[in-house]
Amino acid sequence: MSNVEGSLITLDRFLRDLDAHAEEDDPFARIPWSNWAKVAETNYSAVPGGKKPGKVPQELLENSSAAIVSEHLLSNSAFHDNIGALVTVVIETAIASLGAYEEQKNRLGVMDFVDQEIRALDLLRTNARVRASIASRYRLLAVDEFQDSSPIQLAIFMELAELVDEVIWVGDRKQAIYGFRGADPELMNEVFAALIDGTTVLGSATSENPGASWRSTEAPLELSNALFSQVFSDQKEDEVILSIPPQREHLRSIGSRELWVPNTDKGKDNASNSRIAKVIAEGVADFLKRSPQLPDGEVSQGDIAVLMRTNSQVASVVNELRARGIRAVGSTSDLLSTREGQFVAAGLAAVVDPDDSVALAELVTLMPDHHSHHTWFDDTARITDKEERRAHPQEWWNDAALIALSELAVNAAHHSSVEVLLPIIDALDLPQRIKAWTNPEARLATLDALCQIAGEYEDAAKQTRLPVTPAGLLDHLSEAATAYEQTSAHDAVLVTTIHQSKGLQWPVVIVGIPMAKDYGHREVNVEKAPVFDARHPLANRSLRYLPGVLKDYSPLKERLGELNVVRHAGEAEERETARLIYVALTRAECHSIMAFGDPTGRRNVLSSAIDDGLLKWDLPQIADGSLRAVDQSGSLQIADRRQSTGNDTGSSRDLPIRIIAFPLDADDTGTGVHVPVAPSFYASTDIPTGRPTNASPRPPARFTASGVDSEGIDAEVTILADLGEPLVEKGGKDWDRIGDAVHAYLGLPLAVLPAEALHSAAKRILSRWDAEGVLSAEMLIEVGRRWTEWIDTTFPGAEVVTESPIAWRNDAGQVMEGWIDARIVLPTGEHVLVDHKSYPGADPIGHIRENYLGQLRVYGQSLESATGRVTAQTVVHLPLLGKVVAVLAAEPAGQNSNHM
Ligand SMILES: Nc1ncnc2c1ncn2[C@@H]1O[C@H](COP(=O)(O)OP(=O)(O)OP(=O)(O)O)[C@@H](O)[C@H]1O
Repeated sequence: MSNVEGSLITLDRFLRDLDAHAEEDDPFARIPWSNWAKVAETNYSAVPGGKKPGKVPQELLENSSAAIVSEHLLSNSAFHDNIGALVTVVIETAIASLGAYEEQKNRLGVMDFVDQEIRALDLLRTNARVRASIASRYRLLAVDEFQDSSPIQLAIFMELAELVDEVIWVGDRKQAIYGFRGADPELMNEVFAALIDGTTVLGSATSENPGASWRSTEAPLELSNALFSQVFSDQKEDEVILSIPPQREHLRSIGSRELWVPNTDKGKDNASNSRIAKVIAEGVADFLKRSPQLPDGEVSQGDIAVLMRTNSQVASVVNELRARGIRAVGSTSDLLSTREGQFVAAGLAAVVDPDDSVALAELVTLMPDHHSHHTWFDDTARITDKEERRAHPQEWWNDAALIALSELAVNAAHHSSVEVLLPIIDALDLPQRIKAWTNPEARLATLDALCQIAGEYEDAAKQTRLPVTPAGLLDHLSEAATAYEQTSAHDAVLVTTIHQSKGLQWPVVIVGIPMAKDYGHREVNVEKAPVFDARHPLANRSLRYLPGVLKDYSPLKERLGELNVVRHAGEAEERETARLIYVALTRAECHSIMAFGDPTGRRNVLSSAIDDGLLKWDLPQIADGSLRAVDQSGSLQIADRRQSTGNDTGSSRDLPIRIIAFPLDADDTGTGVHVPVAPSFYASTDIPTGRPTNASPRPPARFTASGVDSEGIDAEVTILADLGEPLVEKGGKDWDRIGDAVHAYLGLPLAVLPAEALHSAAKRILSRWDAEGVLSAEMLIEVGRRWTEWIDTTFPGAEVVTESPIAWRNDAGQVMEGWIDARIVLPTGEHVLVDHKSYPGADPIGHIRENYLGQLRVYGQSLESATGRVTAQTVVHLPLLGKVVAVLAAEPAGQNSNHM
């Protein structure tokens, strides 16, 4: 009776929900399609207080409402209209977004990775100079990981291949694992075949099969040979099977292969990912205890790599390992959520802006030695006057604990980012504080990582020519440090994804082979061209979008499954999974271990992709569920898929392997293996606190030439040449932009570009710098014409090198990095140093004397030290005034020259 009542409650609630969507003129119009799917499949989930309808009501429903709805649902015209509208809106949104993205890139003058590829391909196809330059410079093209090329990359390689004498393609089609990001393994298969058959424009190729593994010893090699000769049963056996070369014969017998499983499937499919992570962590602890051997001694934690399919599996393995006291790296972590990270971030924020009261409050809370540590909140809250309360945090700066930091705050802007981070760490006494906290080594590593990120920020800023500032660093840290991936640590197990393991190898490799999961059909599909044309890689391809609606409705699933495009995508995905596991299981040098989340490997991704019967084994005898069970001489049965059809199917080959079943509740029962953590060496070192900061401020570590003062430098500045009438009358707002446009144009190889290219470049530059209001393309072209003509007549036979990067360290140890606008290299090898200035005013000589002598001297000194030769002459080109000015130092600047 209670069952009937429960079913009624559930069904009643369902009906009431339907009614809630009803509208007067059309009661069904707003009912979600998923509700109809529920009716069609009698899939009513229990509501609070109710039950899932039982057998009797189910039968009744199946023959009534379910039968009616399921008959009409998929052919319902309103359903079709809805899906049609959805497809249209998605495609139109995609087109509009791509257009907006393109516009935004153009506005910013930036390109993304694909733009680089497309433009490179375009240059290779259309630009004779580019082709000639590559043809004259390179003889050999070598392409590694060829199987992972995208169609555009392939087209680029084909163009390059035509320009060189010899091409070597290195690839392994068993290792194509980038289908998801645009590589097309099937296509590459065809290209391989076409190259070997000689049916491409490139003539014919010879192929070589390495046949030997210089990586693995016998135990791992036999495992991958036996397994993958069956997985890739459609390829010739000699393309799959590798042997040990004679040179490695002495290493043959070192190593082992193992199979690790949980001894229970408790939690069923949903818990399989957590079971596999636990199995691996238990397995590693157990493995290390058994003192396994490598050619040069015993395995240590740092010799082990664990390869997982997804990032979240990586994270759970790292957690499980760490929970067992095993050092592990691999997953991303938030450095700023650690105590030392909070210290650094708050310290930096306070240095960047000493009025940042949030940062100050954070520091006070973090520092037990700050006099306001316990009272700051109450103190602040007690103040009633708003202004007074706002000013109050400034007093916190006066505490002894923050003195060193406050000194830093005064001249932080002078320092590069790493140079500001280290003193902050010191000023906060972090090395000393950390000693008293848990896990000091790991915390030191956090500080190192933060410095590393600061260094990366600096490099990136330099490449994009953006200024490096403490505020910029703070911004960067709050992004990069929150998802930091530690890739190396002393003697730690590396946990990473299989995709990342490509091309790498480790002495011990553990591969987590997860359970297959049904993600439904692939929604976005690329339909290939019927015939691939390497010169037009994207021709005749089309997109098919199949929205993921009613994903759980089986009749729809079945119907979609009948579509060729869905079937092909599913098969392609399975083949890629097999290749992914191949990559993983060929990374081991000596010890190769497969781990599964289910005791019998039920529904693992490899078997699911190939053949449900691919892998079988007998579980070792499990006497007590809380103990690990081992079968030293277990056997892995691998289905024989190479026998000719018609023979008895189902035969298999046996491969000896050690099989271990691990209990998973080890933590609760206390039988878990715990690797003891060594006492911290760092904690017992003696680091003084409150070290005095440098009393006398040092000069900034870096400087820019344009920031160097001209005062006190004497030079003779004279008009050297008049190139023509001034092109502008006076300057204006945002003149920097005008200067940038002129510089950009003069940076082009003006002497060799045809008139048409100069014209379009001039127009593009003006529009990019928004300089069309002041300059015209004709004016820029005139600037260029006058300049090249002057060089030609004044320095016949000279070569002009534009935008030379230059770096120089002065006597005070300060580093300058910058660009020299142009060097005119005379036939004698001497240099004329050129700086373009877009000064539009009436007193060029006075302006140069006042503003640029310092900068020109630095450029002169750095050029002399880079070339080892005296600079022949220093000139300032004033393109908008139509003048060239010579600058001659009144006193020697470099060691032996009186030029700038
Ligand atoms: N001729 C050789 N003599 C000695 N060692 C070699 C030789 N060739 C390769 N090795 C070593 O064998 C290992 C594997 O080589 P390598 O990584 O080049 O192989 P690969 O074909 O790229 O492998 P995969 O494609 O599976 O990643 C490396 O440690 C390498 O140093």
